[in-house]
Amino acid sequence: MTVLAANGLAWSAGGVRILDGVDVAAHRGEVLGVLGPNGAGKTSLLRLLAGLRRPDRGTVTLDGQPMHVLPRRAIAQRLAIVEQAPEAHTDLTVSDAVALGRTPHRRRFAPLRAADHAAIDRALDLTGMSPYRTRSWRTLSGGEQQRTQLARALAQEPAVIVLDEPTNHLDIRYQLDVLALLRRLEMTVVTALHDLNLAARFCDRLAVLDGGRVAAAGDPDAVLTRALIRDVYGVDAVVETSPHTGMPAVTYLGAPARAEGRVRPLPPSV
Ligand SMILES: Nc1ncnc2c1ncn2[C@@H]1O[C@H](COP(=O)(O)OP(=O)(O)OP(=O)(O)O)[C@@H](O)[C@H]1O
Repeated sequence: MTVLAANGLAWSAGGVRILDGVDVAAHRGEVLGVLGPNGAGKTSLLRLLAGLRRPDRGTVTLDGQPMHVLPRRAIAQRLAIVEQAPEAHTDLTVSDAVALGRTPHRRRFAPLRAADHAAIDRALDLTGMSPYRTRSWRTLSGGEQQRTQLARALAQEPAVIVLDEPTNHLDIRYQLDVLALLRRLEMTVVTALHDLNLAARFCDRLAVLDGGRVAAAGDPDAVLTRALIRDVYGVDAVVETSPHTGMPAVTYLGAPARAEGRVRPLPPSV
């Protein structure tokens, strides 16, 4: 069942058409990866999907209801967004920053209740941020700030979570942890990702944007092809099934007319 959908979205900024005729749908409980090169329109699409912007044309629906008729608070009770540039919670502790996630569920100025504390504790625990709860936000590393932002969104207890490159500041261990966590959650997840291998491994379905349009959408096996990677990213790559994970694994061979990485001569047995 479709939870969050974009239908025929068009959006322009500065007189330039950024998104054009975009259809995407996230089904209940799945992880939908949004891929595409720099400037393809991923962030713009996610902000429209989260109701932070109104499209020029087309509609976004949340549980079948047009987003633009829903009050902000009603949206925030059901949908959380983790944006790429973390908001600066300069004077807050980690715990206070995560508590902001409870705002849509509380009356103004009401003290935190047991259910709020339980949601905050759970979110800190899931993101590995419990040991940092009394730390000041401004003393955190980029990765710790990113995990705190995720904890804030989880404390919101939404049905849908929209994330803009949630792993870009994380070391590989936390990248794997966060993506595994997103899979485990009983939530619908829409996430922009740059790493094609991680996207193939952790997403149920992918939508690839190119120049503000959907270039391909569907199962990772069907979407991540050599032709797609060449056409959309301008990179030659081979896509194989990993013998370790059974998922598509991408090896980049090179980008024409750009500096090439090192390629180690393969031993004769390979
Ligand atoms: N407010 C704006 N005014 C003018 N141009 C904008 C605005 N917002 C986005 N753009 C342009 O729209 C295009 C898509 O931007 P967007 O941030 O959605 O891409 P993206 O796929 O998220 O890119 P990246 O991978 O680099 O984060 C870019 O060319 C960007 O410069």
